Amino acid sequence: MLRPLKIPHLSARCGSNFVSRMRYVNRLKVDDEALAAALENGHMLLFHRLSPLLQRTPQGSFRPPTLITTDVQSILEKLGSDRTLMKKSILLGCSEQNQVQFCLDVGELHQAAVEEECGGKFISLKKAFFLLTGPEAPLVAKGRALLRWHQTNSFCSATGEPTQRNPAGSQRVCNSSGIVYYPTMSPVVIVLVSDGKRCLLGRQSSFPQGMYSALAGFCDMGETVEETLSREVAEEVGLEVLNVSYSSSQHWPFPHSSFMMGFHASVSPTYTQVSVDHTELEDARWFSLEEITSALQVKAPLSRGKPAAGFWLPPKHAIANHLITEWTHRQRAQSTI
Ligand SMILES: NC(=O)C1=CN([C@@H]2O[C@H](COP(=O)(O)OP(=O)(O)OC[C@H]3O[C@@H](n4cnc5c(N)ncnc54)[C@H](O)[C@@H]3O)[C@@H](O)[C@H]2O)C=CC1
Ligand SMILES: [Mg+2]
Repeated sequence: MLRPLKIPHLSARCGSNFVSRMRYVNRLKVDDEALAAALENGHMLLFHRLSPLLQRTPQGSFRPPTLITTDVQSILEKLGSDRTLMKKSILLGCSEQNQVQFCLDVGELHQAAVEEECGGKFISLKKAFFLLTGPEAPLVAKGRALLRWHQTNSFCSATGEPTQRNPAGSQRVCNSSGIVYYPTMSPVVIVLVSDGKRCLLGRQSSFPQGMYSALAGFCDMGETVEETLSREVAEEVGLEVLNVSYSSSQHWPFPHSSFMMGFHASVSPTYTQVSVDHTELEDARWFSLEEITSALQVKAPLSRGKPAAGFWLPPKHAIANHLITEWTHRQRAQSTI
């Protein structure tokens, strides 16, 4: 059961639970005493060598089990770990129910033993991302990205000396050079290109069989997102985009930690001939509204690890799915005008 944590004194003054929560989490990054108190009653997402622990619900969906940090502490001690492992917990945020959230990688413990004690399975993130349907997916992504960042930034790139993390896990410092390292993300542009009637989707050979997605690409140093977008579409499918409009953004844990900025763009209906760069994409094609509508209805495309037959789309919590869904709404709205 979740035990909601009382956020001290801020709510009355600020008058908004959201403001209180944001300020409280910000304070936890620098107030080590408050962080230790929050950890006592926190909610913990567990990972094993960066694979999240998931549990199957009675309805057949998957979610991370609700684990209270004190219960996790008892389990870890039962499995022979000392208190230092809990100190590796990383602050994730605070839920709308005022529950402070942490994550912890227990990769040094026996995987099956933790699974048995906690009731769940550690599932690789790639697979987990097709199983998670609830609002926990972004939190799992954030936990995985932060844990990986700490694992790969334990030495200063200037001095080669070990870096030290702060208790919240929001930064690392090289005591020798004084350099402070903060978690990083790579900016990526993702764009759904339309010719007015159809939308353009592509697939990389590494995608699960049958999955197509919106075009995406990393920003080069010095580029604006508009420049990245035009360059990526030109490089990957040989088209020039005309109008560009921003939609939304998301953090994405693949390949490591990306900041995805999502756009819609149009091409002239007279210049739609696709020329695919096969070093980047296996295929790219135009899809009609009918094809997209039926692909959006494919449920559990990777059920039991086997891809669904035919053509299907990234999961609901992927920004690609959001852009595609948005496009179908616009197309339907246009056809009723
Ligand atoms: N959330 C979503 O809905 C979607 C997310 N994506 C993500 O977008 C990312 C970018 O898409 P791609 O088409 O693969 O990019 P891309 O078209 O830029 O090609 C990838 C290549 O870019 C180079 N590259 C340049 N900067 C890089 C960096 N910071 N990190 C890694 N590689 C870098 C590498 O050579 C890499 O092989 C993918 O990693 C994928 O996970 C892609 C589609 C949907
Ligand atoms: Mg690409």
